[in-house]
Amino acid sequence: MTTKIAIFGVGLIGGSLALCFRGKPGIEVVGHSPRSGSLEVMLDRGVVDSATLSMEEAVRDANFIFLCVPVGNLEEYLEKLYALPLKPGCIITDVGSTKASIAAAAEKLSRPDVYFIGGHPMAGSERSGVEAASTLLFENAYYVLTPATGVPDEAYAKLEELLLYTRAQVVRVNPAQHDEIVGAISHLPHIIAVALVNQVCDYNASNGLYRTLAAGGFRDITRIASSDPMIWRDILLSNRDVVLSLLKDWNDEIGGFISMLEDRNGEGIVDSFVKANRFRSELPERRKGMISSLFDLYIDVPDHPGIIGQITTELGDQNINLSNIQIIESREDVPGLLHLSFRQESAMERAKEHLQSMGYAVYV
Ligand SMILES: NC(=O)c1ccc[n+]([C@@H]2O[C@H](COP(=O)([O-])OP(=O)(O)OC[C@H]3O[C@@H](n4cnc5c(N)ncnc54)[C@H](O)[C@@H]3O)[C@@H](O)[C@H]2O)c1
Ligand SMILES: O=C(O)C(=O)C[C@]1(C(=O)O)C=C[C@@H](O)C=C1
Repeated sequence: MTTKIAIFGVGLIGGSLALCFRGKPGIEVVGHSPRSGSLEVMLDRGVVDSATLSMEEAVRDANFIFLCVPVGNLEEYLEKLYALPLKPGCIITDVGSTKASIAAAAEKLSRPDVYFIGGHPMAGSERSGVEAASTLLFENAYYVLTPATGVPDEAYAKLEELLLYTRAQVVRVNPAQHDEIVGAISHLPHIIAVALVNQVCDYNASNGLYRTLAAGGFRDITRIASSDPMIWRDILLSNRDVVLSLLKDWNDEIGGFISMLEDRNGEGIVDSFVKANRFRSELPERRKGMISSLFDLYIDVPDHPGIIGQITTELGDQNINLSNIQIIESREDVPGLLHLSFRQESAMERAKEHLQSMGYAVYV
């Protein structure tokens, strides 16, 4: 018997889910888009078995429906779906970064023959579109499902079983609590990153040295400022009340630093860093979507042809598996920085020792 999965919005998240499910025993993945150009892209990229412009065709006999469109379009899609003939027992889920509004919409629409279970994989990227989709995106990440009244445990069990293909760990969190927590650990950080980049961008307008000198610290804290503007407009507007309250607390937090500097309160500054350091070191071990997906090394390398080949061959000879490689040319007229990523910490440690023994300057 075939398990049919329909995916609406085959972008970063929808495409990554499709890649996790496609080709698994008895599974058929259908992608939907209102634009014919997008159908070609998802088929060319090989993330779906078939693709269609028709919602009706996508959901016909579907066992699972994943809504992976921007948060601002979720409710409209849910309404359209509920008006279509659906397979009895069909499970509809979404991946939206906020959960309270879609949970409320689903409760209002409720239909006895189908089940809505809100979902949110706590993994992602500043990149978007199906081109950025990856089977590994959700590995070891948490995947939130929101409890809803009237949805039987068997429906949760079926969805959880399917989600095993993502290798994520499912947790159940109430929608309102989800939005408060994710507001603090995801939405607020995105705003802070964007505000910081824009502050520096304005300084840079009168002195280009700001951009030239921007180094590791600035890059580390601002990666997420490159996230998709429309996706984030929808998320922030959907979680507006929570985010407004968090921004007020953020003002207090920054106010604390202003006071400590005005008062030359060195002890207070040290205490703040010690507190932050302690909490950060207690975060879940390098989980995807939480802190870092990979174990990274940075190496100063001379800018000459063949250097990447030389290093990858060296690591290959040592049986060290590399997961990703990238040259960062952030500085003009000086050697580049080679960025190596590993899936295992032990591989990173072995690579570090070996490259150091060859005389390279290696940074973790
Ligand atoms: N980016 C992340 O890190 C992340 C992580 C977890 C959850 N999410 C959530 O996943 C959802 C998708 O985000 P994404 O990052 O995959 O974005 P994306 O831009 O990569 O994908 C969105 C997809 O929806 C399609 N789309 C856009 N507007 C549409 C519309 N009006 N009608 C139909 N299709 C439309 C796009 O063509 C694209 O295929 C959002 O709800 C987002 O909140 C994002
Ligand atoms: O890693 C990133 O780039 C992300 O922004 C992922 C991230 C997050 O803030 O942690 C972004 C939005 C999601 O809803 C979940 C995860």
